Amino acid sequence: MGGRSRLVNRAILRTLSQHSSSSSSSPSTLPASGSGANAVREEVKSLGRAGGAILGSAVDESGARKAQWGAGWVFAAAGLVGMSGGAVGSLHTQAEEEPKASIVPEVARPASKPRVVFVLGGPGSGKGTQCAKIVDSYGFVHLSAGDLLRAEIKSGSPDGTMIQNMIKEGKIVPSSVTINLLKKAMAESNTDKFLIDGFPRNEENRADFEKVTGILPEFILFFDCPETELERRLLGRNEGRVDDNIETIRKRFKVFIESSLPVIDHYEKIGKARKIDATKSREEVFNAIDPLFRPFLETDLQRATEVLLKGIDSGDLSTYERFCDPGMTAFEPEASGHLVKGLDFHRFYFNKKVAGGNEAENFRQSTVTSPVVTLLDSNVGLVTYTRLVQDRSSSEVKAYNETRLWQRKKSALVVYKKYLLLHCKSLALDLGMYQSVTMTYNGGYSGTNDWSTHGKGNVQMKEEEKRAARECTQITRRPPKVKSFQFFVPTQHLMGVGFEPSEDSLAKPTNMLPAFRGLRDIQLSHVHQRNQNKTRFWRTHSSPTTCTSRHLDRH
Ligand SMILES: Nc1ncnc2c1ncn2[C@@H]1O[C@H](COP(=O)(O)OP(=O)(O)OP(=O)(O)O)[C@@H](O)[C@H]1O
Ligand SMILES: Nc1ccn([C@@H]2O[C@H](COP(=O)(O)O)[C@@H](O)[C@H]2O)c(=O)n1
Repeated sequence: MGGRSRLVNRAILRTLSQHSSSSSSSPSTLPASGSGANAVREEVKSLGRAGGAILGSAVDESGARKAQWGAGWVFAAAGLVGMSGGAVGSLHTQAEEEPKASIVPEVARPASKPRVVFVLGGPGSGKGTQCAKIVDSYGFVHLSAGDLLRAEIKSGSPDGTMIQNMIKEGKIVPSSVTINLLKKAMAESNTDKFLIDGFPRNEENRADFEKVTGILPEFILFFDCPETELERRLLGRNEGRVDDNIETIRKRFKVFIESSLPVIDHYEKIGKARKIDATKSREEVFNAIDPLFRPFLETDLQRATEVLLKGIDSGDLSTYERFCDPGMTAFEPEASGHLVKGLDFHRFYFNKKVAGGNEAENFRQSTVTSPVVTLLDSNVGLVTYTRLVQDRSSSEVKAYNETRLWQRKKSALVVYKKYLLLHCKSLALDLGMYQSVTMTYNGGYSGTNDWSTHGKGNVQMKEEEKRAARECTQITRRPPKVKSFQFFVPTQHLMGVGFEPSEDSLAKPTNMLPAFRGLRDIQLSHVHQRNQNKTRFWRTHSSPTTCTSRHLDRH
């Protein structure tokens, strides 16, 4: 890897380890009393310290928040601005360069084992180069075994001379030394997601690491590249490394073939090796790697949501404010379906404690079920789930379908939230997370062909409209002959972009799915939501900028 980015990584590591996380602001009181909120703060604290893979900040002992960036994911609220302006595209922007130091999320990892990806490949195959990109996009901490060894030499450690000689000879340093350095760096780091580059180099490295840490990698990346190309790259690297000379390079190749390839074979056998063609350009290589890392992000978003809900349940306003952008917009059932912007509306509930209530009376617990995370791009993700809320003050379990839209920014978390209040029993996200939507187009459509590709009957869809329709829908079932279009839209799309069939909501201006905007003349006429026993219908009139819905429960 380029020495400069390695230096940057080391600087980040140092920064991360310098700050211990603790949350300081006092909790507000809805619905739990202080102890619940304290529990959340403890959790957030431990997440910040031990994990917080997508944290962009930490808080020092005095409670002053310090921004850290470059090492991880941070999210920020985009609010409806991005939506209502018809510019969902604006959500798909690059993360901001500068963090707002005052708004920082504290996210989310349960006390679990670190998630590790080993990055292997011949010398010069581009491991370090790609690790830097993965760190940027997915918030991993990059630990290069070679860098740690070189730093150990510089530190004047008693092992320094031995390590120096081994590196000059292209030999592999005893595992105990390298593993100790890795363990220390991991312990000092403020994350739970590590890219370990150039390790394990041999069978001893592999077995000892497993024994000492108990960690198995999620998978290994193997950068496959012929020696001629490796040699060309190493000789052109120009970083002043003692081992970037033809003599040592050849020795390193030999060691790689004899000692490192068997390790890769081992992971291949257990289905953990992901082979990448490293001869391609830097960008092409990254494009091949990128999908492998998306699941980490999905897990992080889900965890972030769970921590946020815990904060809400325990009345921990400070956690809530850290996650939510001040300009966040939401459709709240309590607002009768009206759009609320900003945090004031939400803050009110944090201050609402059952009068004279004790801890039990103010206790509430949410359980996330059926979570689905959809990454719109590497900066924006939707988390859709049904939230079951238990409340000790009542025997009812309430169910809400919620969608939270998270945007990666260098400052804060949560963008935009809206949810559909269901009844006391969950209507669930039936049809495998799809809701059936019936559309009528200019008063009728009688064809049964795929409406998204053929304009039939009295419908002549423009190319733009067809494209938009294809993008936003996944037709899972051919509709019967109806004078309308019927198709299935992922629930999170409907809910995430402003279409809100809520029982008590009337005439709420919302924003249509971006793709719907192309369908200017279409009237959204029915939304069906079904579960095993019942079908609910909302009659809806909509235009690209307004949407009204009325509950027409035919059950
Ligand atoms: N896909 C690529 N195409 C061309 N050159 C590349 C590519 N990827 C990296 N390089 C260049 O090749 C050289 C070696 O890359 P890098 O340092 O990332 O490799 P490495 O696998 O980390 O090496 P080592 O194991 O020796 O630390 C660098 O000069 C880098 O800029
Ligand atoms: N697990 C390891 C990793 C590296 N080394 C030694 O460091 C040299 C440079 O490593 P890079 O990953 O930066 O190329 C390598 O040739 C080894 O001498 C090691 O011993 N064990």
